[in-house]
Amino acid sequence: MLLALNCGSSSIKFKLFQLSDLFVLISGSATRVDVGGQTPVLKVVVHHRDARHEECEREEEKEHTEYDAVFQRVIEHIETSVSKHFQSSSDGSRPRDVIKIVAHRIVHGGTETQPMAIWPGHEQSLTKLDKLGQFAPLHNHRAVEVVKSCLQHLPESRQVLLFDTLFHQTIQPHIYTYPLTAPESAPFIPLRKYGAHGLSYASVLSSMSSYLGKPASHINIIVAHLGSGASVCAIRDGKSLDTSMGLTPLDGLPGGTRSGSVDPALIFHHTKDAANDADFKGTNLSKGEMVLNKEGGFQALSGTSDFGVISSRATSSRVAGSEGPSQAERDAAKLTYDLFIDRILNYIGAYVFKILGGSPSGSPNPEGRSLDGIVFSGGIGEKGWQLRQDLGAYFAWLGCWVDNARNEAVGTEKDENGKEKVVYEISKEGSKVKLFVCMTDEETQCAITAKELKID
Ligand SMILES: Nc1ncnc2c1ncn2[C@@H]1O[C@H](COP(=O)(O)OP(=O)(O)O)[C@@H](O)[C@H]1O
Ligand SMILES: CC(=O)OP(=O)(O)O
Ligand SMILES: [Mg+2]
Repeated sequence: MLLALNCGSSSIKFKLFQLSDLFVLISGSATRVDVGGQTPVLKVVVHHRDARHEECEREEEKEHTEYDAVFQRVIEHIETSVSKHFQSSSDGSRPRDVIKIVAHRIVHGGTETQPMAIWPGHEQSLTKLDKLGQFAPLHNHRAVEVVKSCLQHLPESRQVLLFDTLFHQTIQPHIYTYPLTAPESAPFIPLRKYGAHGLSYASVLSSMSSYLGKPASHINIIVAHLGSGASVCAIRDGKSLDTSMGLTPLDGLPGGTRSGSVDPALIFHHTKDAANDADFKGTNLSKGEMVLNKEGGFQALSGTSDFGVISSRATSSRVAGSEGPSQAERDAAKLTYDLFIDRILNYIGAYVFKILGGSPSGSPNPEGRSLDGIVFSGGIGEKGWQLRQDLGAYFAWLGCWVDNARNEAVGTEKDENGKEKVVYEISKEGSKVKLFVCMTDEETQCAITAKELKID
């Protein structure tokens, strides 16, 4: 079996696959992990070959809310489900021994240009990836701890590390360069744009290629991956042309607790001792970086990092005498909601020009490209119908309108094989530029890539 693990900033998502055909046996997630005193929720779904039998468990984790503790509970749940559903009682092996490959999503790979395999006794690369945590403070250290935990608890398995940053290797120097003199002392990695969410973009590209019936190398799309961490990517001819995250996943859009792009001078005025060291869970980080990563974003503006709550507060009208959000909460939510739309437009707007606009010589759209669509994905992009509708209103000048019925049906349909539908078109019939929602699947992307590496 192959286990894919996706350690996000607010979640641990996982899928256990049959190695031979990558059939998903168990899928699930722990959400609201390590987010501002909230109680994580664990969900495990067991899938059977006849597609009719699915089991679902939900569990509030009140006691062990730290990332490591939640991961241990995830492994225990997977083991319980494996032994209950997929192992015969005569089989003497432990459930965890049937897992032969663990494919890990690692956000920052620094200068790595290939995925990496790690096995017991060869852990030295993990030290480097852990050190890269200073460039992905909400991700790398936690993911490296999870790899170590797998090395210890799943000794029969090979660990395969897949980096988000690999997808963005096609970004050109004039786009990835920051206009500054060389740093005073040699940094750990070159200070340039690396981007993130690459496994999600690869997954969306592959799904859009199947949906549109075109090879990935002919696809031109703008993808907005909107989750606890949010970014936008311009994909031209199937390659990352530009993306909103930079040296670190802090750049670009705001997120659950991240400020996103602010004037770089701001932090020295906002946090007096910004350059001092912050004590941040195993990662070498300055106080300024800690504030921008953990004390910003939706949480800072609205008091909650849950964009579902923010959307409903922002768009609800208060009924006199009723319970529900106060006027102050609704005002804060409205500001957050409008600000998020504004920042998303900064990137979608720019990327329409970058994909369709002229070459450096000035001739307009010389290769005759067209935009295959603007695609929403990630927790907010997939579930936030209201946000998609309100964003869509800005696209009318492109000859593009959201179809409200299609938009509200997202997430409710099955495909011809009885599986959850992956791509939904949400624009009105006849729109010149199409709008889509694509259910990203970073875990399957990890599994496919790890299996292709043919590691035995
Ligand atoms: N119904 C909803 N509408 C809008 N946003 C939602 C809804 N439900 C959940 N979300 C948002 O999705 C986010 C999680 O997105 P996801 O991509 O799964 O997170 P992560 O960045 O941890 O991978 C939550 O933090 C929440 O803000
Ligand atoms: C890079 C990033 O922010 O990832 P996530 O959205 O999964 O936290
Ligand atoms: Mg994520």
